[in-house]
Amino acid sequence: MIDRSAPRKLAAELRSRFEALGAVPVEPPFLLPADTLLDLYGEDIRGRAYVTYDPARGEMFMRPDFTVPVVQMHMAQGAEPARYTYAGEVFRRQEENPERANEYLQVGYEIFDRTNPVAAEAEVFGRIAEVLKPMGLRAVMGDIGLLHAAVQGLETTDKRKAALLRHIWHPRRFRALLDRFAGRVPLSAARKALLAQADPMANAGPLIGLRSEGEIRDRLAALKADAEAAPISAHQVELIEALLAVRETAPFALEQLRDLAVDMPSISKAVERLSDRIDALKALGIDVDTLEFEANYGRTSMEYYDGFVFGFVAADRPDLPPVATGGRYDALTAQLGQGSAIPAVGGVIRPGLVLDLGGLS
Ligand SMILES: N[C@@H](Cc1c[nH]c[nH+]1)C(=O)O
Repeated sequence: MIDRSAPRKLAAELRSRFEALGAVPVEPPFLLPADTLLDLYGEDIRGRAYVTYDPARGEMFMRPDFTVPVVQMHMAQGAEPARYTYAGEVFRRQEENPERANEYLQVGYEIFDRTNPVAAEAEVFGRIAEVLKPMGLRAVMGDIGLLHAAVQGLETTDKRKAALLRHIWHPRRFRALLDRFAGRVPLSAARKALLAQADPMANAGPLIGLRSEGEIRDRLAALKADAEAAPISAHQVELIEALLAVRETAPFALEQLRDLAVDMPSISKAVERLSDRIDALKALGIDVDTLEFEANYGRTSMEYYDGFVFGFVAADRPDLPPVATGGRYDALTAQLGQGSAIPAVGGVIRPGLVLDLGGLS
């Protein structure tokens, strides 16, 4: 039988620690309404949520994390600035990694504060680093905002940029799209033949699918426009590749990114923000000279991150998921804010993993 008492006790202790540091404890519901909240998680988590049906409330799902319900709660009734903490179970199906837990505890710390976002990022990271210090874990950080800015700066159509942005979370599809938009892979013969026809619908049989003629025509027009768009230049593709390959301790990563920003001015602001973040971490006593920065980090996790992301992992246990993770999710507050938004950042610790790895003393 799973021992629940030890992780539960540790979770309560950690939540008390965050409370003592000024965070307000919150208890979001276990069951969330699917129609308003499920899509906010993105494809991966959406596909792994336990969904059920309630005759009065419609489709519901078991919370796969706390961030979305906490944002919803804050946007509906929270005063600013706010710091929250919570402890409780989250639920995620694990078809691909059946050895991983499908329900486990998280203890979190979230900040909603518009005064100094970089300081808030350092605070979240610093609080979690402080708790996990006895474990000697490897900390990694990344920045989804850098990738966003790099894609936004490409000289290509807005449609192509939007497609690349959607696929930041699927590194292989992102790669394939980039290759296609750069003209590195030729159009298939079937696609060429289709687009060569004056009116591909002219000789089509009766409509038997779900899409209407109008929708099919829109799709054909979009394919045609894309086939006619100029390829993204090899130079710009190389810059994106160089950006994604940055993997260094923070000071060296910053140096490389500054070099890249000379040719990719769209990332300059995000690079300077990283520089400020590193200074803020240093001011909290974090050893930034050994802190790793990976531009690719966080591209397979929660799709609501849009800036700073981080994780703490056991270097000698690559089989285990990260002991702690977190990041910035400003856009999520806008999505749930009905017209208002606030910069927000947070992170969680998994007490069960802390104990599996020998605990905090
Ligand atoms: N909710 C995230 C962690 C997090 C909290 N705050 C920001 N990020 C997760 O479950 O992975």
